[in-house]
Amino acid sequence: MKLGFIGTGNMAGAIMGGIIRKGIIKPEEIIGSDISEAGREKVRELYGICVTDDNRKVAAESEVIVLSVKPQFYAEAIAQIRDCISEEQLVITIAPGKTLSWLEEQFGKPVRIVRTMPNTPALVGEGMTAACANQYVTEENRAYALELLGAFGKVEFVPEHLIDAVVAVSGSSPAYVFLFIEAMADAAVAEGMPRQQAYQFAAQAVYGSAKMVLETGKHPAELKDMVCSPAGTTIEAVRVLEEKGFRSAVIEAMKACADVSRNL
Ligand SMILES: NC(=O)C1=CN([C@@H]2O[C@H](COP(=O)(O)OP(=O)(O)OC[C@H]3O[C@@H](n4cnc5c(N)ncnc54)[C@H](OP(=O)(O)O)[C@@H]3O)[C@@H](O)[C@H]2O)C=CC1
Ligand SMILES: O=C(O)[C@@H]1CCC=N1
Repeated sequence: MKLGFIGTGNMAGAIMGGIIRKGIIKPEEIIGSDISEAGREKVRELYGICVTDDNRKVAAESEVIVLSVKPQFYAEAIAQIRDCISEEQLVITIAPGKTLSWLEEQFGKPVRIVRTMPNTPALVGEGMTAACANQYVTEENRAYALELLGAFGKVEFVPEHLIDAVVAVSGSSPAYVFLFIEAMADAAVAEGMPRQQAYQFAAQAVYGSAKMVLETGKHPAELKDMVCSPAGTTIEAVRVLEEKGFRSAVIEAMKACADVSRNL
């Protein structure tokens, strides 16, 4: 098998979906294990990958193993598989808080590890993933990791100390963005717009705005100013958002998020 997942939940599913959609690995070359039968069946039905309840089988048979259980189950999962992992295999982790040194300690032997922080937009090929690697990872491994992680969105290697910031800014942030879209749609519904149409308008506005930041290279404040006509509608909305502490709420929320990541 080329790629194995230990844990086939939300994030593993998003990664599989993104990779299969892109066609760089065939579904029959992917295997996933999960303690939950429902979890296994879901990805088998959705993506046509091989599934098992045996984590050790996945570890023994896969060239690259993605550890995709919750951080609380990392120690248990590593204890189960560590004697099946050879020096040639590559382990990719996706959990916040689980540092390279902690992971190396759990394996208790030289293992090639790429620690990453992906996000669920991977499912639609628009993920943002940060990665860092331990000393056993070769240049070839790094290139392969970039290709694999790049199959479902953007990917960048970063210094490990930035991973907690990445958790806040891209790992968890889709949840805040979905809240924002939901709130905007609710407000549009309150103004009389049908709900499905409201989601589409709100989501497309967020998508287009993000694209402007990425493609124009302009400062977000300049792009904001371009929307705010003097004495117009937008500046009034901005005034209320500032009054309600919108930006400081986002900053405080992300600080809390990064703190949890650091202390997991
Ligand atoms: N969801 C997201 O947006 C992101 C998640 N991550 C990280 O990805 C990892 C997975 O998160 P997520 O996909 O959301 O979690 P999920 O709970 O959706 O998926 C984890 C799966 O692993 C199963 N599981 C638990 N213990 C074991 C075990 N010992 N062996 C095999 N399978 C097991 C769980 O079963 P059961 O449900 O029965 O416990 C569940 O089906 C976490 O470390 C998370 O922090 C990273 C970035 C973004
Ligand atoms: O909520 C979590 O803990 C995970 C990590 C990043 C996104 N989801």
